[in-house]
Amino acid sequence: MSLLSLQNVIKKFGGLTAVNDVSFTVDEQSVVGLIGPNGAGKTTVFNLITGNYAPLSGTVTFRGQVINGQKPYKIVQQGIARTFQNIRLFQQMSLLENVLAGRHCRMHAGLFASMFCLPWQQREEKSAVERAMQELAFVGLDAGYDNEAGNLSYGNQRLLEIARALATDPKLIILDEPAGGMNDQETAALTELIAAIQKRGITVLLIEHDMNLVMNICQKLVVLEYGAKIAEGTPEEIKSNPKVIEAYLGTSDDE
Ligand SMILES: Nc1ncnc2c1ncn2[C@@H]1O[C@H](COP(=O)(O)OP(=O)(O)OP(=O)(O)O)[C@@H](O)[C@H]1O
Repeated sequence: MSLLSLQNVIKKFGGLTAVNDVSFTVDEQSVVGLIGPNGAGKTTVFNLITGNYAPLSGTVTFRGQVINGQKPYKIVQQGIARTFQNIRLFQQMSLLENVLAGRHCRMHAGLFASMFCLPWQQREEKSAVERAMQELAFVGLDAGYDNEAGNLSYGNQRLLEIARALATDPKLIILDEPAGGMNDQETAALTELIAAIQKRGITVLLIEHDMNLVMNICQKLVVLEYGAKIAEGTPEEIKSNPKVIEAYLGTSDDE
């Protein structure tokens, strides 16, 4: 059954059609890759799913509900979390505080409860810290939980973003170029981490330029070019699709 579905989605920036009548589905507990050359519209599609943009037309359906037009925080509450191509962490805050920031969308305490340190609020805070530490351990960053996020390597900052997204309790996690800036060893570890996320029952949608990673981990690929979907299928099907070869290499002709 599909968890997420885009139907005929269009997004324009002035005269530029960044996403042109795109439709695809993401099955529950699958890993799906959205690929395509630079400027193909991949990040714009992500922004349409997460509520950062509203489509000009078309629908985005998540767990049977149309979600387009809703505010990003509402979409997070419904179970979609994301990471960003340009890392967006609180650089001066600790690793733990960054992950706790993700957890806050699941907490109930308001100003009143916090000011008066009500017992249920303290319990909620304690369990949020425990959960944040679990997510840090899951991505392998728990040892340095008190360090400043800004001191982490680029690759580890990407892992911290994943931990923060996981702390929101997502059904779907959307990763925008998770291997960007990672070395081969870090990318191999990321591949295992994505498999572990899937094992937890969380569906993964990712944009990635590292074709090895995409081919290894994804059950389905959706290919965009100039805002339009040009192909969809298993990694094997996509590898040998002439339209895809042409989009990436400029020609499908071997000669
Ligand atoms: N906020 C914006 N305002 C105007 N044009 C935009 C905006 N965001 C994206 N675009 C344009 O829309 C097109 C699609 O951009 P998008 O970032 O979605 O592509 P992409 O496939 O994610 O590219 P990359 O792989 O380089 O990140 C590009 O031509 C881009 O310049």
